[in-house]
Amino acid sequence: MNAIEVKGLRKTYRGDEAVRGIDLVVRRGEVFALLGPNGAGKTTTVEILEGHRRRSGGEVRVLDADPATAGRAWRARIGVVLQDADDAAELTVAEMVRHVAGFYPDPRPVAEVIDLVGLTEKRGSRIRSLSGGQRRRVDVALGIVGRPELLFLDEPTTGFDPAARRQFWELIRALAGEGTTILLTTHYLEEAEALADRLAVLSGGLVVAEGTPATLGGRATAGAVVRWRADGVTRTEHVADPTELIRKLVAEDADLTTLTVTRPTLEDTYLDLIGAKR
Ligand SMILES: Nc1ncnc2c1ncn2[C@@H]1O[C@H](COP(=O)(O)OP(=O)(O)OP(=O)(O)O)[C@@H](O)[C@H]1O
Repeated sequence: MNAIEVKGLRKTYRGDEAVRGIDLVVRRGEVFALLGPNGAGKTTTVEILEGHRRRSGGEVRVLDADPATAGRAWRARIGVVLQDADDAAELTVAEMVRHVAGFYPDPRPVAEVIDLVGLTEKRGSRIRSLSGGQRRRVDVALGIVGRPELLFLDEPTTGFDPAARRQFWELIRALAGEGTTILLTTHYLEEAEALADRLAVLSGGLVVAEGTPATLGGRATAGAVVRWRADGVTRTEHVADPTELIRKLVAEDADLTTLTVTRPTLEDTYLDLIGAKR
């Protein structure tokens, strides 16, 4: 069964088309990442799926309802982490989480949520006194407190330090392990690679590629670059499959201590897909 089905989605802002007819399917239980440069239409798409923006055209089903008309019972089944969440700065972390928990029929215990996002030491601190990354963790806490079936995360780890980002990845994996469907947008390719079962690249309001992190944009069949040193000179060959070349080098008794085999990273593939100059 699918958690999200989108057909021909369009959004126009005062005559400018920000989303120009996209199709997407996110299956239940899947972690799906939306990538794309600034202005590609990611937030617009996600906020239409959350029911926070009106679409100009196309069909949208989210948990078997149209977000434009779905009611409170539907809203209680989804969790949202907005890009620019406006927290009540005077409340403490625990007060804020408890307040939002009150909107849901079966919330997670407040202390558990605060622990999951790594803010236990800050539970009594006012939100305005937190750092940017800590506030972002509060946003994530508010998104998961209602035990959502479907969680939307718009650039969830912006401002996180590397350790916090790894901790967040573990949280996402744990939620996915419980069966939560997750749609996230991110500018961090390694985040998409670490978390996503499937991903789509948006550019100029269109889906320009879709696949798994391993296969996106023909990555799996993109070939390899083999480098090694021979007679003091670095040699480089581009090959579809490095097996034959490496056999030959072994047979020739070449010095393989410097051998490297590299394939395009997800970031290389992504930059090619969006037509960025490298
Ligand atoms: N409320 C709005 N009114 C008018 N234009 C808007 C509005 N929101 C977004 N846009 C325009 O729609 C386009 C897509 O914006 P959107 O925020 O969806 O992109 P994005 O992919 O999320 O970008 P980013 O990576 O910077 O967050 C942009 O050209 C933007 O200027």
